[in-house]
Amino acid sequence: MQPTIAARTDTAVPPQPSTTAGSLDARIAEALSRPAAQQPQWPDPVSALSAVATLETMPPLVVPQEVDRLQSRLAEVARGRAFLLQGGDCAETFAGNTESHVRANLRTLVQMAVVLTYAASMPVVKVGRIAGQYAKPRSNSTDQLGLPVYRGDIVNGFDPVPEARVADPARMLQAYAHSGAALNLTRAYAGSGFADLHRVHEWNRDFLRTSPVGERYEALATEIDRGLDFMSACRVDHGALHSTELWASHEALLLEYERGLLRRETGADGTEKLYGLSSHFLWIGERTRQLDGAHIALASLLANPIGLKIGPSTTPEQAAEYVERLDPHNVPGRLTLISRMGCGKIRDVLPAIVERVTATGHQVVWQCDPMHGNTHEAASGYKTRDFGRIINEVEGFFEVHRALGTHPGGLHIELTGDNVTECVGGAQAIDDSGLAERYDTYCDPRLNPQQSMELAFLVAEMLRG
Ligand SMILES: O=C[C@H](O)[C@H](O)COP(=O)(O)O
Ligand SMILES: C=C(OP(=O)(O)O)C(=O)O
Ligand SMILES: [Mn+2]
Repeated sequence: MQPTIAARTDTAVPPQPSTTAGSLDARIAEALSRPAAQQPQWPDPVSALSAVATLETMPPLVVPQEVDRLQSRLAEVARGRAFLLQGGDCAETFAGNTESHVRANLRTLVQMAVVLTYAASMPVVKVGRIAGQYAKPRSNSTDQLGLPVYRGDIVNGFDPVPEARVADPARMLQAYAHSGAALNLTRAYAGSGFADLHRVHEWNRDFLRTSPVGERYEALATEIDRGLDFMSACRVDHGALHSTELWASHEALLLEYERGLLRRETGADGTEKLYGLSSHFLWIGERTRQLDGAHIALASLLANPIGLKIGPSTTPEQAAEYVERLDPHNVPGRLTLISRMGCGKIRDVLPAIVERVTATGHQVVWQCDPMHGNTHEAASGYKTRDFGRIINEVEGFFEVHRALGTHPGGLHIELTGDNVTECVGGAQAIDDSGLAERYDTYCDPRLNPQQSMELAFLVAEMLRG
């Protein structure tokens, strides 16, 4: 089923924000007038504006109160009292937005979270790359056939034919509808026993029974069994054992879409805040983090918690500047710095950045994305990632933070609950020749559920030192 919403046709050009100097409208207009990388060329810019106007009239996908609650949870992560687990597809797709796929991805996320909660003895804030992860930044603007590159379902089609690759603004409305459907299911699961602690632990037991590395983690699983038995014996039956909080996030890449879902809210103190209500948490990618570009400028105006990917070329001075711009009011957990350095570089590049940012006095969340700096092309031609290198980067992340006394606050993982063969290695020992079996991703290679759980147990060992 393809949810569709017709774009407005009554106005060719929607009303533009007024430009009173210093007003929020003026600041939004100024931010969006800056150079913006990785934006599509719409063949018909008027219909793109019309789609934005339609989005502006639609209900928001999330509400400010939810966003504020996530912000308070991330403040706890920044203070070292909680852990952030973020994960999901590299690229969500409209066709893949099915009950089974959404359910499998969320199931993997909550399974990992139970292991990490126990090992860290801390709440784990669970954030999906879900309900809006439809726009992709690309290395090249054309593919191997010379066609315009696929930029995610929100922009154009995956099929390697010229018609599919034309950027179509109506796709923004489809993305909105698909995101609403995924969020609806996510909220329903969060509150209705899907994430019941005993049930999730049983799923983890199933994983250990069938995994070649199950025995290694048996002791940890038995400790969790005992903890659960102890709570039952004490008749602990708190609602938190049966439900959970699940948050949504995506890369704030496509500026027209994000602009269409900006909303203002006046707080109890009378100040007006600007929210990006396309999702709870929005991040800026490695390819769009130009300090004077539109993405940074727009994110700096938002009340949402913001993530920023920082690759190996990031300097300590740049990092300090990002922190000043993206956390202007010095709010703990407002900014998550997501390092994605590659396993060969993290130990050299991250320490000076952490020291410089710490010296600014801002309390950020430090999160490790061990996926994007460890991508290579297999001999078979598939884009892949090696499980061992992914783990190596996470180990480097823990080593750096332990040495500096800062909190290794979280993980950012591309994963799926479907049984794909996209990353090599892990206990299943997927090799180059096995990649072809089920290589389903539309963009980057994801960990499958076995690899994701194996990573969670390995990180559990790291968390316990
Ligand atoms: O998700 C991340 C990027 O979009 C991706 O790594 C870029 O991939 P490409 O190099 O195939 O364009
Ligand atoms: C594009 C992504 O990452 P990065 O910006 O770090 O390359 C991503 O998270 O899919
Ligand atoms: Mn990716």
